[in-house]
Amino acid sequence: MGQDARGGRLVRWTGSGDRVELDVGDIAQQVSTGRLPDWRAVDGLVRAAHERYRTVEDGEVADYIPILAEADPTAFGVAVVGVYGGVHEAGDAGQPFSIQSISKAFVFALVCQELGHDAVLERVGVNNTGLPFDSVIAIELHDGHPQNPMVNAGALATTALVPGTHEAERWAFIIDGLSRFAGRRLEVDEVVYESETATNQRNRAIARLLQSYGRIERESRHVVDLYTRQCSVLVTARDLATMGATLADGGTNPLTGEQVVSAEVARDTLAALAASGLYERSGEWLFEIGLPGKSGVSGGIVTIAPGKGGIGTYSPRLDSAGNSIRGQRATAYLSRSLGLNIFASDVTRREAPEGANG
Ligand SMILES: NC(=O)CC[C@H](N)C(=O)O
Repeated sequence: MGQDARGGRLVRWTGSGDRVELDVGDIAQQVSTGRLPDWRAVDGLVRAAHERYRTVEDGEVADYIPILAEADPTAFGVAVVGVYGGVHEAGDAGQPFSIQSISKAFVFALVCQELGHDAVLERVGVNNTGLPFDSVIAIELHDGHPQNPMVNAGALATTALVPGTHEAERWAFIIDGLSRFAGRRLEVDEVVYESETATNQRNRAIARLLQSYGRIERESRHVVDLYTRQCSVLVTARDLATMGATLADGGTNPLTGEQVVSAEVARDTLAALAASGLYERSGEWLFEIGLPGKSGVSGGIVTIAPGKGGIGTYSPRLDSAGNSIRGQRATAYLSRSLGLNIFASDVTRREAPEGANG
């Protein structure tokens, strides 16, 4: 995908090399009616978000999965992909890292697509636990019912619903689906997978607990293995922005044109993210940023501006809930400066970006 503005036309090339011409007047019309932010300004703002927060050194790199402790704490990438297909990036936006918990959002969407809204609501739930992502207490407090798909209990319950007659088929469902969201073939980092497999006793305990309550009908160790694999898939900040843009675009990947999930599933996934995407900090996140998002312990965050685009960030230093600190700040800056907050009126949308968190 490339793009170039010539005269009144914006020329784009799709991933398959097709040339597409858009009328700049049409884009300006869409911007003025609020359907798109002013994408011409996005390149500069993405660079500014990177520049502004790249020296922030608060937070710690996750180390409960041993290999994650080896991540470069200075790495920082920011990317935005618009629903019209523009790609804007700064810093280490092309650096691969394991997707970790961010996979939960997309596997949830893929499973919803298969099983439907009601079945998933019944089996997994969509309420915030108010507790850390790997909480066992949250399960006990609710009679063994997982509360939402964005923390480990609900994510394991979701992965247990992945269709297939054997493990290889179930894995193909996940990796093919995640790849369609990213618009390119994704792969597992086997070193991350081995490292987490050797140390994921807690997830095994959560899955067994769910199994004991009859909430997981399959053999729990197979479910944990599939879940650990999905968390070990390598992505970049650019991939996350594309995956987010696909949810923003009603389930259609703006770079490949493929309908990955239905518009209804994209909508429902965003609602679940708004409630729980940043674990017990989801309320603060929504208050500051006003957009559905999902974080992972390797330092990625995906954020979705419905109807507008996706934001992907990568920076491994985390707050105590497991959310990337620079990623949160850069995303807050972009949300403010692009006027993306879904709760904003036309008056508050014009707020100065300097008001961004930090
Ligand atoms: N919050 C996360 O990113 C957790 C993902 C990690 N694979 C785990 O299950 O512990």
